[in-house]
Amino acid sequence: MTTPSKTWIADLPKDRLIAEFSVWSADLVRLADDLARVDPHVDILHIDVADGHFAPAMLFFPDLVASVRKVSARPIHVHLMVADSILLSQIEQFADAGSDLISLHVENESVADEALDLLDRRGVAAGMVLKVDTPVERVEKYASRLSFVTLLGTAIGVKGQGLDEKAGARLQQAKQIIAGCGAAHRIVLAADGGIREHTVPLLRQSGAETVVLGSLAFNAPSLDERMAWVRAL
Ligand SMILES: O=C(CO)[C@@H](O)[C@H](O)COP(=O)(O)O
Repeated sequence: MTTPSKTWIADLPKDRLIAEFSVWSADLVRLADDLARVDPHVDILHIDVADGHFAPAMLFFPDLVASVRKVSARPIHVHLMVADSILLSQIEQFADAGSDLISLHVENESVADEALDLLDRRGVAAGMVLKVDTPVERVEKYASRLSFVTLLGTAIGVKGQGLDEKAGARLQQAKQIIAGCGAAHRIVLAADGGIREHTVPLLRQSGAETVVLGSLAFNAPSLDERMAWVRAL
């Protein structure tokens, strides 16, 4: 499969929610089939990476990204939840595997500037993610270097949780930071975690341009109906 052009972020929809599908919630035993099933609805594939230390889960690896790259032409967003000590080598490996966008954490503070420089050199779009209790203003100093800002709405690296009650206000704050950072390029605001039928309207109204869809999409009784609903919000 060919990789998306460098302008893919600017070309993402502006008049509806961008659909970012979380591979963690796919049928992992029949992954290629499940990705083919959802593909017509996918704007971005989201692949979580966790080292069991920075985040409690152990998740995904570069060879999986390279395999997904072979069966999908959709942009791949890798969300790194890894310790500072291994962040730069993980960026190299996931860039080699064909990632289009790699997000590190604002909490990776000791290596964050170096990581953003590395992503720039590698020609991979850069994103940053904030844990649910991290002050939103901590992204301000990085914002103009980013293409994506993602706010977690739940504890890091755990599926199936409810949305934190501060999520809407935090998105509004992030939206203001993005608007005021002076970047000439597009910076997409994303919500990840706690994405449920009753939370997506609030997240959308609070400024989320994309939501990371897990079980809400993969386990929908009718994916066509669920995604028509998402796109109409
Ligand atoms: O990272 C996350 C959750 O933090 C997502 O990427 C999961 O895939 C969400 O799964 P569900 O909770 O929606 O089933």
